Amino acid sequence: MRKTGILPDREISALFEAGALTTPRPLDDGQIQPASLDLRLGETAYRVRASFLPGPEHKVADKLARLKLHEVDLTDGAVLETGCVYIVPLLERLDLPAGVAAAANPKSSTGRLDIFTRVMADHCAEFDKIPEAYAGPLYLEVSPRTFPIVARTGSRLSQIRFRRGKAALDGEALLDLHRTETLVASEQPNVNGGGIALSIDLKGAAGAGGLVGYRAKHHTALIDVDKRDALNVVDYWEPLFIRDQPELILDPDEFYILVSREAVHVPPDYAAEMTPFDPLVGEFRVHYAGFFDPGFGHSGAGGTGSRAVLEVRSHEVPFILEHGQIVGRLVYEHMLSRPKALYGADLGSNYQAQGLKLSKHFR
Ligand SMILES: Nc1ccn([C@H]2C[C@H](O)[C@@H](COP(=O)(O)OP(=O)(O)OP(=O)(O)O)O2)c(=O)n1
Repeated sequence: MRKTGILPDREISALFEAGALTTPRPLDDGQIQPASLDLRLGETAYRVRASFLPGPEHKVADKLARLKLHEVDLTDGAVLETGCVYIVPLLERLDLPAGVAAAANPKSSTGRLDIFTRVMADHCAEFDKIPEAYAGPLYLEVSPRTFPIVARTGSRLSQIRFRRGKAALDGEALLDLHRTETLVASEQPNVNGGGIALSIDLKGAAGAGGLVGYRAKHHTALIDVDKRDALNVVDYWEPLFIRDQPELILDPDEFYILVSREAVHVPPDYAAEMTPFDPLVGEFRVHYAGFFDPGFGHSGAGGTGSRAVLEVRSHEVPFILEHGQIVGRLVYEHMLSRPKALYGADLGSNYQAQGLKLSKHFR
């Protein structure tokens, strides 16, 4: 076993058994993923006036007591409205061993619904980063941006990864791995700053009738975050078709689901994370960075040809996005050891071998 890396499923179970991860009720089926743990909402959502960070001097609960406007009981499910900020204590609590830190991220399904989420810990000065040996509660900031949602105690909107030491591959190691494993199917891989570029597909897949993406509708009905295959696409999304030019004008502050031109591959001994591309190239960006599981796009796990789904927004000004334009980068990290299960069929995963794909809530 390596000395540094991302903790795989069996090490996450070991954290639970050792009391480094505690919950008031047993973990749910499938909550432990190959390289992450899904975090569950607790019993109350606190509507707050504005987002905040506790900072080194404070616990989240202290600031919450001052800033909360209203309490929403989540035990039987409740509506969380667009444009509002809620803070929800999570069921999972940490008492991490020395040398183990953690990072959180919205689940892919959460990002695809444009639900903004970030994890907070006591005394933290940054969102989504949990320092080494942290002992204390976790909270989720939730702000639905486009669709009003129904969520409840136990809903899983975000996930956490545990890391021992430095796990990321540098530029050289990344290129070496790409040469042997083809991480991103592109004739000219663009590796820069330890990340490998992902670009937009605006030509559409063969047989897709020119469909290249979706733009979210406004003033829609609710979305229950726990119901799969429940909704009609056209009630929530406007399909986008390309005719002559493979380009798309992004309207400021509209939310788009697009797909990467490149197929993506995460070999079993690695995990990846998408980071937004440098905003200096324009005021548009992938809005929700995401975790990519070990085995995603891996042929041995039924994933050949899997694309990355890209949630894109333009800010300030309309922006013309062209086919092949870079929008994000994948950073790869070592797993501490190979996970017991890989992303794919065994886990009932939703997005293996996907092309342009909305969240699992749509039929
Ligand atoms: N912007 C992103 C982020 C992730 N993914 C892919 C890679 C991940 O391995 C996969 C699943 O991601 P999550 O575990 O975050 O998603 P869910 O938990 O919502 O889905 P599943 O139930 O399939 O695990 O989606 C993607 O295509 N585009």
